Amino acid sequence: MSHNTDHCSDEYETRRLQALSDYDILDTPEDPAFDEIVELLSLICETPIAVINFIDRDRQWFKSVKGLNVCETPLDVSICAHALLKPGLFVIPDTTQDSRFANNPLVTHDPHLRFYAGALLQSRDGYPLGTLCVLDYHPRELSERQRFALQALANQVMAHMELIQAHRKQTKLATTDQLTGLLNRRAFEQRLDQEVALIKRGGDPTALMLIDLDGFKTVNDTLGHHAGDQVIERFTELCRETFRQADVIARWGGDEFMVMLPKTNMAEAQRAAERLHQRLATTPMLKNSSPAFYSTASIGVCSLTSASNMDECLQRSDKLLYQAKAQGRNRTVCEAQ
Ligand SMILES: Nc1nc2c(ncn2[C@@H]2O[C@H](COP(=O)(O)OP(=O)(O)OP(=O)(O)O)[C@@H](O)[C@H]2O)c(=O)[nH]1
Repeated sequence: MSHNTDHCSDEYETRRLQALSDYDILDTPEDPAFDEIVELLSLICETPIAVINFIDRDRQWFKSVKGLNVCETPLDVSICAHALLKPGLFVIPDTTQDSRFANNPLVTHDPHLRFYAGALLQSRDGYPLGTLCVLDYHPRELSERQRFALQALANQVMAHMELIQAHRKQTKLATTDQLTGLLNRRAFEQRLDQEVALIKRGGDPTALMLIDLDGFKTVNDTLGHHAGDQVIERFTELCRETFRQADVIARWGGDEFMVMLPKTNMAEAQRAAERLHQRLATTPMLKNSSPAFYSTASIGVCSLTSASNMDECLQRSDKLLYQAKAQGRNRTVCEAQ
């Protein structure tokens, strides 16, 4: 065996699975770019079956498949899992003549696979993630040209995966706030725009909540900018714990946060705001601070209905927040119904 024991270790497998997970490819929908590669490979290699698959923790998952009616199989019947153990092409001219596969149910029973050739799909740091492979129902070989095509197209699969990953990273950078990981203002406005369109087509009202930490400037001025950042991060966690999965939280800027609560009336939104006040009252915001440091927040809540205009609604929430500040802070002011 040419693979070393290091490649079989749990630690290596954990890192390999992490590399696979970083590409976010598992269980994604069909992609014509991958389907065309598989189609082309099957043409060039003259095989009825061609597949792009990835080896997950306990299954092999097919990103694109021609000639087989499966989308995943358990790992113990996977031929590709063996291909991952060695660099280079993995070719089995006749599965019935190979002790590793002669008793494999995919060989002994339907679909009676006899020939396999696979090229590794490797991450940038060299982790084997899966294979691009061809299969046939008869024993055979690949020509030199076909081998070249198999490897070249495997490289193209990975190049496409890298592009998708880079695009996803760019989008994330452009839409999230760096400190908190929340949506930034621009991304939130886009999301809100879609919500307004839904409501105009007859959806339930959505509550819009603008939250501003009280006296935050003093935190920065007395405890330092780093402490201020810690408070913002802790506050983000409290928001995540307080609001529902379907609610959308954004960092609006500085110490201001905006929350969109779909299908939520004023009374329900007010209860959510009260929960947040409660959490703030009982949660120390700074680690290693003695005495414990607590924050409060002021909140303005308005309702987005089919009659609303988005900008006008954002302005209303700002006015309501201003009222909460003017009335003494640490409170919520909801729009009159
Ligand atoms: N540490 C930290 N401070 C920030 C960040 N973004 C904005 N700030 C500061 O947040 C403060 C916002 O203060 P304000 O909202 O004007 O005032 P406030 O002290 O909260 O007062 P009220 O809102 O009236 O209760 C400013 O001092 C900003 O410099 C950040 O990312 N980290």
